[in-house]
Amino acid sequence: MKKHVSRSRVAGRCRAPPSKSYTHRAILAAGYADEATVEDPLVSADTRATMRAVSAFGGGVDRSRLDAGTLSVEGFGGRPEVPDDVINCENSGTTTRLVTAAGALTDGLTVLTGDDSLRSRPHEPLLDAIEDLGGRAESTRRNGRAPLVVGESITGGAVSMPGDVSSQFITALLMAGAVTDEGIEVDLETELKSAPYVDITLEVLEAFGVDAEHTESGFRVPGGQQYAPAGGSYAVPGDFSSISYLAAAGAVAAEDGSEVVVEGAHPSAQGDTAIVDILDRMGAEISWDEDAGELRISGGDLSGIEVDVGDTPDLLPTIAAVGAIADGDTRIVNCEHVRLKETDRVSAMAEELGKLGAEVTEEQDTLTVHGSDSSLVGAEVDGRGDHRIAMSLAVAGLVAEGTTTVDDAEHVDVSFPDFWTVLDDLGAKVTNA
Ligand SMILES: O=C(O)C1=C[C@@H](OP(=O)(O)O)[C@@H](O)[C@H](O)C1
Ligand SMILES: C=C(OP(=O)(O)O)C(=O)O
Repeated sequence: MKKHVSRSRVAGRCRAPPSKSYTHRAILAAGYADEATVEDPLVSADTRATMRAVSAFGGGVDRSRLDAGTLSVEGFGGRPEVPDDVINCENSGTTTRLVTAAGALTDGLTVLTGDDSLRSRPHEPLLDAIEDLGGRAESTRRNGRAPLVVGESITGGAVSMPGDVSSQFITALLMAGAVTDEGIEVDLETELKSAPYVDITLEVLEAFGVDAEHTESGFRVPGGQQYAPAGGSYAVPGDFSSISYLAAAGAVAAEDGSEVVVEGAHPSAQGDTAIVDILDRMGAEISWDEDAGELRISGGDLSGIEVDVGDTPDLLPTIAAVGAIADGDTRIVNCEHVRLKETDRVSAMAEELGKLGAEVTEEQDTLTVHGSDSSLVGAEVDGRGDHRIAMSLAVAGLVAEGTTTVDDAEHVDVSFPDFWTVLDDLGAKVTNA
């Protein structure tokens, strides 16, 4: 599906979708429990994959009260059953990693696969860790990529792994480790990238009554624990990666004298709350009422800055798009791990912003966008089957002269299914191609 985005102004109130990261964890944690409800979950292509996995392990997910914002999960009580069939994680790296470790708890084998993008992403450090813990974990093509086969009842222990491929490996082992006999300790061999995502995990584990902690060289979760959220339910906060597109839209295209107001922006462990500070440093008028969960953004004279995305990989496409509109250079550093996502987002943003007329320099670990406040010209750009590329290019399209056509526009369903409607409601000129 293609969407046309024409140069337009935005203003008004909108609501952040619920967090994808918290929703995945809450659904799987509810699966590890006897039962739990998840309040205000994100229902998207990726989180549906995690729901299917919980069902495949013998749990049940009841969506009948979703209109009231409630998902009821009947858990598998810490003992995932051997699935009847292959688990298709589609486009979701989080599902794949978290479910791989859960599958290693079964006393048979679990088979995981996904779409073309997912089957190109690396899982080797997690597979090696599971084998070191005495389980079986193989890539059918012996290249560390899905399809994966895992199982044979790991009981816990100590492992070491690199920290710079994906933090999701640690999340996966902490969540599964809590229900093993011995618990799991993970030592990191290299600096941890995407570290705030492990903090999100620790926050969700705590809410489900599970102890886990940082150690000097990594993380540890004691075994023999039971998942049970206080009061039987867990509420998901708004998603700051999704908020980044709305805030960026306000920064680059809010009407003079008006603003974009984003509701549902409550503080949490999300590293991507950094978008508030980043846009502020670039010169946007932005204020965050943390108690009210309200973010207000209006334009300003934007100029380029340096941003380290070691902790916040998912912000790279947004920052690159705003950087193309700001004056001067925006240097996005420490970004090599952003090449391991749904697509290589460093190259993707360099090439797609280039089609709109931006000058971009790509190095292995740095992306420099040589911005100019009025030089973008509408063109057909490729969302590359990647929700974040599509949404960021839409932000650039608000400012580019004429009309920008975003291909693969339907992929927003992965994390922000209502994205195009919300953008349209804010006054952006969005039409179906
Ligand atoms: O755990 C999570 O919810 C996520 C962790 C990050 O991935 P990596 O840890 O692989 O960088 C992030 O990019 C992804 O969108 C969501
Ligand atoms: C990389 C992402 O997610 P995942 O790793 O779950 O595919 C993302 O949402 O940007």
